[in-house]
Amino acid sequence: MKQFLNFINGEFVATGKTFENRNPATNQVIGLVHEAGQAEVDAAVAAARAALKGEWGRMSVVRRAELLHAVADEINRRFDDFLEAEIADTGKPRSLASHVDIPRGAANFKIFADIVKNVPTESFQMATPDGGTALSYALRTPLGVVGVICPWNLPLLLMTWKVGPALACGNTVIVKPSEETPATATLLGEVMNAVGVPKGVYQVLHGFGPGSAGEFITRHPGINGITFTGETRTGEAIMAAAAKGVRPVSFELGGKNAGIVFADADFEKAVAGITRSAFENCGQVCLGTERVYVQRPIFEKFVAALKEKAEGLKIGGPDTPGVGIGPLISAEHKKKVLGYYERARAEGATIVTGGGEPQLDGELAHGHFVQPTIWTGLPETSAVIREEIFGPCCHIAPFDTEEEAIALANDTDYGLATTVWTSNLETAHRVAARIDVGLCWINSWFLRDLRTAFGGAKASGIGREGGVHSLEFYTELRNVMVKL
Ligand SMILES: NC(=O)C1=CN([C@@H]2O[C@H](COP(=O)(O)OP(=O)(O)OC[C@H]3O[C@@H](n4cnc5c(N)ncnc54)[C@H](O)[C@@H]3O)[C@@H](O)[C@H]2O)C=CC1
Ligand SMILES: O=C(O)/C=C/C=C(\O)C(=O)O
Repeated sequence: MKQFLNFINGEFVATGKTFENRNPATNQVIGLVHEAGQAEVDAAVAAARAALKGEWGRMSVVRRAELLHAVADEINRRFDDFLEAEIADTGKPRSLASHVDIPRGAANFKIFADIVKNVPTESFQMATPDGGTALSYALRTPLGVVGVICPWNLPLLLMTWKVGPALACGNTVIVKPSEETPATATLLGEVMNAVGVPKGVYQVLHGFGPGSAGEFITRHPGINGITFTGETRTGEAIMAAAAKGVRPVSFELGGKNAGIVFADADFEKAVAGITRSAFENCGQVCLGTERVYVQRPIFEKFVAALKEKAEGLKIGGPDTPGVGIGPLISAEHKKKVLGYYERARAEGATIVTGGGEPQLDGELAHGHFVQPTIWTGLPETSAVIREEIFGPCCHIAPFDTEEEAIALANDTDYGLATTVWTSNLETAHRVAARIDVGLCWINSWFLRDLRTAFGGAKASGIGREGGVHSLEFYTELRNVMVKL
């Protein structure tokens, strides 16, 4: 049986205390994960602090950037290993993992290796009261040891989105992958050793949240900052842990994102775009659209077209020919999503399509599959419309005016992303300026430029990562004032 070991100070470490890792498409056990306890967390923190004082801490930015490029190249060289690991952990379609997850894993190292070499810091010259001058300039220094707490929906992509800039800035990292998806973070340990990243710079500890590695890492006084992607309530718990020692956090949390489709939108493109934003990765994307608002003249036609698209998505395992929808991550998550399906039914929703479980054959019969689901007719107060479901589902409601669409989209505790579909540029810019979100896509969705600010407003997060914004979190700025 495959063993997923912790990666501490350049070595793979067993703890003997294991839990099962299952393939969500078949529910078969694919390996045993070695859970880290307080002793392993202490050891990792000590190694990370030692690395900061050693070769890594003294390394030039140029050499660090070279190493990170080598990491990206090695991920690409071992592309198939990462692909198989990600697919086994998540059950997602092979085409999705090979086009999105793994390439972004490599790109996340390259982009920040380049940014850190090329972004200047500020400098000011000023007159002094004695008639002379003074020069100020800023130095960037690493934050220190960064705790990286990761979710399971895009495991390699989201983990490297944090590890890439953290290492580029000269920090050391301790990664806690989700208990559901331990594989690619562990594999990355092999990559780090292969390209010569010094021991203690990148470390991986497996386990759960409360009472396990997640809590032990976030509470540890030797951790200087915490970056986290996941559920808003988990963010609250981590923030409480980080309060001790006043340690900074960067959070990308949940969403209940709106899609707004104006009657003048390119109809086919809007339908295709909302199909992706609602159903890609089986709806397990924090940027996904669970609330769709469509202008009344095209409402019925849009609902019918989205229904046809949803029903055309083939449900299956990673290698099912033509697969469009894979499984949910776990039996527990399936129960949660089906709970919302039941709730929608009980609250009197019109079920346009789906609403239950598909019947699959063979080993896939045991996988965590649900049908892509579309509802209409629920009041905006419904929990189905207010709470993040994180499944392949959306509610569609009509609107009449731009003002109404903006009010509906903003009527949520969350503020992560929105996608707006219109052929009128003035409408697009006006709406983008008034939606309370960190990310607004016009006539597109999940189109990413890694130099841009990424993150959420309201309950969807704290801070921004991406481009120079990542440098703001992963470094301390020191101002040096020189009297000339
Ligand atoms: N990107 C996103 O917005 C994501 C949202 N979710 C939402 O969260 C729900 C629950 O999924 P989970 O995987 O349980 O998300 P979660 O937020 O509980 O877990 C994410 C990570 O945080 C760790 N963690 C949990 N509690 C912690 C604590 N107190 N201290 C330190 N680390 C802790 C977990 O072990 C995991 O590595 C999903 O149903 C979905 O609605 C889940 C994954 C990603
Ligand atoms: O960084 C990206 O491109 C994607 C981020 C997606 C999430 O944060 C998520 O789904 O949790």
